[in-house]
Amino acid sequence: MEQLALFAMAGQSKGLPTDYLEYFPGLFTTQEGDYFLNKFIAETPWKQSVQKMYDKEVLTPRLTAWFGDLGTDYSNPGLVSNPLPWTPELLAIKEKLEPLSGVKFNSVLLNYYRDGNDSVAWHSDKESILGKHPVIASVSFGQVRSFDIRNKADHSQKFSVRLEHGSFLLMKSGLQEQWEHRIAKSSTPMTARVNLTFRVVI
Ligand SMILES: O=C(O)CCC(=O)C(=O)O
Ligand SMILES: [Fe+2]
Repeated sequence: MEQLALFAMAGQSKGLPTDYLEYFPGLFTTQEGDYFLNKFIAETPWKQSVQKMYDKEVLTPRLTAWFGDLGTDYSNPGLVSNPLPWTPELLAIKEKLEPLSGVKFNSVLLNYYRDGNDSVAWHSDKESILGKHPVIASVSFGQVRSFDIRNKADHSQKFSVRLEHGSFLLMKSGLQEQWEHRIAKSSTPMTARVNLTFRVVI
């Protein structure tokens, strides 16, 4: 965890509840980020899943893919099923994140936001298979998008972090209990973004 101090930046992370969330731009160089972005877009077996919205079934407004340790018990249907095996790129990123996160991850969810119409609605990642206080390490490549967080009990407590190309966002234990997050749709034109959230499935 100490290494995180090396990356500590003022700027937009000011005011963030850093007990819960820390932002580190430039964990990957622009060239590394370009390489990963293009590789993930081209070679990931993306799926668009269906989600329930009230009574209706709608297509999730982004593409997703799960990768992870094949030995893990992914018995919670609908959330994590049949993870794809780790690729060399995902393993390299995972190994870079683990010492910074203080956690060994066994799975990663990839999200592909094709343009400004793709999004993820307010939620917290609190599924039981993630344990009570999950640490989630998030890496972003491509289009800068705003990651909004708000306090569940008081929506006026709200922050936004611009997740830049090659950046790392550490969601610490406790965040998911008290805060929810989203990537809102954008009315200005946006290019592709791939986000990776490394998780521990228990
Ligand atoms: O795309 C992002 O930055 C966040 C994705 C997210 O919240 C999730 O997959 O649970
Ligand atoms: Fe999330």
